Amino acid sequence: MREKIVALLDVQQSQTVWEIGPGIGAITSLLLEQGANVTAFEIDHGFCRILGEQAFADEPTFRLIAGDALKTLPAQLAKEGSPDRLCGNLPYNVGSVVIAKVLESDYRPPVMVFTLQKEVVDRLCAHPQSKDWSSFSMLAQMDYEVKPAFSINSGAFYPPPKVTSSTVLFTLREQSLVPDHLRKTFLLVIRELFAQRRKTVKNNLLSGKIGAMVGKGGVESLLDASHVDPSARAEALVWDDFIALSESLSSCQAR
Ligand SMILES: C[S@@+](CC[C@H](N)C(=O)[O-])C[C@H]1O[C@@H](n2cnc3c(N)ncnc32)[C@H](O)[C@@H]1O
Repeated sequence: MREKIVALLDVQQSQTVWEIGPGIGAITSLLLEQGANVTAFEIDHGFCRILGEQAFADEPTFRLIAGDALKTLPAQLAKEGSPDRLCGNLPYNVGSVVIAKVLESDYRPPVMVFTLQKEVVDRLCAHPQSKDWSSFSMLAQMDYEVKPAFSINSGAFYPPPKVTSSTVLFTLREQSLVPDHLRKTFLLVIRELFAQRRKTVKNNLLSGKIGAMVGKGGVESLLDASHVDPSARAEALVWDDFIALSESLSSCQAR
């Protein structure tokens, strides 16, 4: 399983690889063997001691950043920019939050590989108009091709988790699905439209920030200008609808 993860990362000599949650360094050592410059983000003091003082103490191409990756990773991105590769095998509650933080940042590692709860991978890879389609799927897919790579049964871990894990591959698109000037507005639009899945797009817009900004008449004009059915639910819309709404909102803000 770890060899497969490293193969997916397709690391070239001297590339920078940031690994979140290395544990005792099983994947780390494979990455170092490939000639990568590895930075490991680990929260657990015991693992940090093993990694820094024993396992890789004499490795000049290994660096440890101790602490919570939810804080240390964004700080490191801001300081050094994007690594060539990003990977992580994280507990499920942390994994999706870390991924969202990276996807919402200004930095885009060309290849990312994460091992997560299968349900989270299903949401990341979901197609428009499917039951798993959400703002998280759109956030992931706007800049990346996102593909499930393989499933891992719980016996591969000790202690075995109660859930099935799956590994997901992110490959940076040559061109984002969302034009740069619309990015911020688009993130707001997808968050608001999926805020409550059972609500119509109109009601989600009215009860969120956009409604507060433009009022009821403004929401109706936005939907009208974008040719989006006010009574539809977000899961029934396609990419172009979200882009059209973002365009309309952006031009309405510019006025
Ligand atoms: C499932 S283990 C994976 C270990 C190793 N990568 C492997 O494949 O065997 C998850 C690792 O993530 C670390 N971790 C959990 N939460 C973290 C966080 N917020 N920041 C950094 N590391 C974290 C844990 O300490 C642990 O080492």
